[in-house]
Amino acid sequence: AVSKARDDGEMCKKTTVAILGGGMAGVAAAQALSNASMHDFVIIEYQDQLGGRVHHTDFGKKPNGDPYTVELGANWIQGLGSPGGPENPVWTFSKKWGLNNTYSNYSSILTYNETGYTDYSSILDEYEDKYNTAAEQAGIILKENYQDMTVRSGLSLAGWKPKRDDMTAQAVEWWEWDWEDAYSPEQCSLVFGTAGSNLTFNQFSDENNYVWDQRGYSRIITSEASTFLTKDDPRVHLNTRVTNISYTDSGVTIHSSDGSCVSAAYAIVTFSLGVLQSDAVTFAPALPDWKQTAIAKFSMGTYTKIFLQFNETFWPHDTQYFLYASPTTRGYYPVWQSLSAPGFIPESNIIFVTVVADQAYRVERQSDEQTKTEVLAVLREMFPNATVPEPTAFMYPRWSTSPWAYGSYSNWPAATTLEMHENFRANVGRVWFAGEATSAQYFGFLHGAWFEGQNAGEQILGLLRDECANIMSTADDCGDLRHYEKLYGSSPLADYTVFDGWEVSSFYSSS
Ligand SMILES: Cc1cc2nc3c(=O)[nH]c(=O)nc-3n(C[C@H](O)[C@H](O)[C@H](O)COP(=O)(O)OP(=O)(O)OC[C@H]3O[C@@H](n4cnc5c(N)ncnc54)[C@H](O)[C@@H]3O)c2cc1C
Repeated sequence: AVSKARDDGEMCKKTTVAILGGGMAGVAAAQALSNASMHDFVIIEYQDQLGGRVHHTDFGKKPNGDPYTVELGANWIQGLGSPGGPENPVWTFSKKWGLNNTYSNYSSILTYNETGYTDYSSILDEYEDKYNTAAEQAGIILKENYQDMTVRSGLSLAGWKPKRDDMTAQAVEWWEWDWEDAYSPEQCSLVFGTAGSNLTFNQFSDENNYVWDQRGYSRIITSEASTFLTKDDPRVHLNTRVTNISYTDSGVTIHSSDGSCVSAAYAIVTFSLGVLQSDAVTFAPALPDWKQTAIAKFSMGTYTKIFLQFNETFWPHDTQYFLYASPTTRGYYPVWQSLSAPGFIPESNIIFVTVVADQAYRVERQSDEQTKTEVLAVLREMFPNATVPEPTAFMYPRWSTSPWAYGSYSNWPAATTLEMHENFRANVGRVWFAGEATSAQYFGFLHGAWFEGQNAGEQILGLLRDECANIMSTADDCGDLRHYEKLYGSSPLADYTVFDGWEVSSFYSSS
């Protein structure tokens, strides 16, 4: 069906709900609509497939010459669920679709430095002890609405104070913190960083399963989609890059780079925080200040897996993880994972190493050859008694510059508030937002994207049917999500006195 768009008289395809982005959140939103027999929607997706940041690629060679499949994006099902307790929906889907995955055993770890194997695993226990103290403190801060602090401050108060030149402690800290959050403890909120891991690993369970399915992790997304979309469903517009979203009180018009447009009653934007921060998509009118501020407030991390295949497994066969402490640089090729370990893809001779944040940006900027030289030098330090050959395959993605993601997943810096996040999450009139980053409880995780997509779909259904479907709010304000026009710090102006260490006026005029 084609209708006349209200604004400029151009002909746009007309639909009720335009779902922008076909990752986990977009598919979840579409499913929520379909489940309620609302079939008039389109999904507009940049890439040539559904799945978004759940993204695999061919790598290396099997003995028969076919390539292996490795995951560039999401890799674990994080927090499975416990009997009688809530279950992570991603785990439910994995069981439903028979996804191949294996329990990640974080105790299956050997520790190294530049001289080779060096056992510093006792420092792992020491960190965990101190972290538990910091986590308890985070709970008190959250409950009492005290001032947030960085994870660094929280750890330090709990007695974890690694010296800058204590590289084994730095490596342990990286493995325990940066590896999950893709940011250093200095860059993370104690309250929300702790709450995030608590809500996933203490609510569901502390198990993480690593997905090595050769059909790809996105199989669960495409399989779920196939329950309500037909093959080549005309409502799915692949290879279509949205460039502009115009909205009024009566509808939303979406323009794409190929000149096509869609006019809808509602839109759900599921683009990553990185995409929203990059201005790759413009809004007309410009998003209100409260929304722009919230988009700028949160951070988009980068998590880069560097894959190597060799003609033999020269590292210990039965171990899943190898932690390397560089003598000079924190976060320099620290965590190595063997895919050759039992239960994964034995005989694959594939190992990969992960870097995040500045080290990820650094490897993104350099050539594959340079990076390969660096990682081989590290492997030769770790395994001085092995002959480390040239890899037969080598590859890594560049997430921070991928125009459909601009990073890996979101994070909360210290000193933000739930209200600020709600502003990131809230709809702007008929434009709704959903995805990993709009989840306060599960940001950074695939299940966060799922819950948020479902929620946005259900909220819009409520609006379409004039029913109060707002499961997150009270009956008084169902419909629109709450947002805050003004956000306040925790210190009212009256507090800015000498009694709070504020000795001079905050206000000087330039004249
Ligand atoms: C390296 C990495 C490792 C991760 N590891 C894990 C993990 O182990 N476990 C876990 O639970 N989570 C992990 N995650 C996070 C998880 O992948 C995300 O939370 C989830 O996939 C996000 O889904 P989404 O629908 O919110 O966003 P996306 O998957 O980003 O979906 C948004 C869609 O919008 C499309 N799009 C973007 N711009 C445009 C445009 N202009 N026009 C049209 N379409 C556009 C994109 O192509 C994409 O398909 C990881 C992510 C990365 C990148």
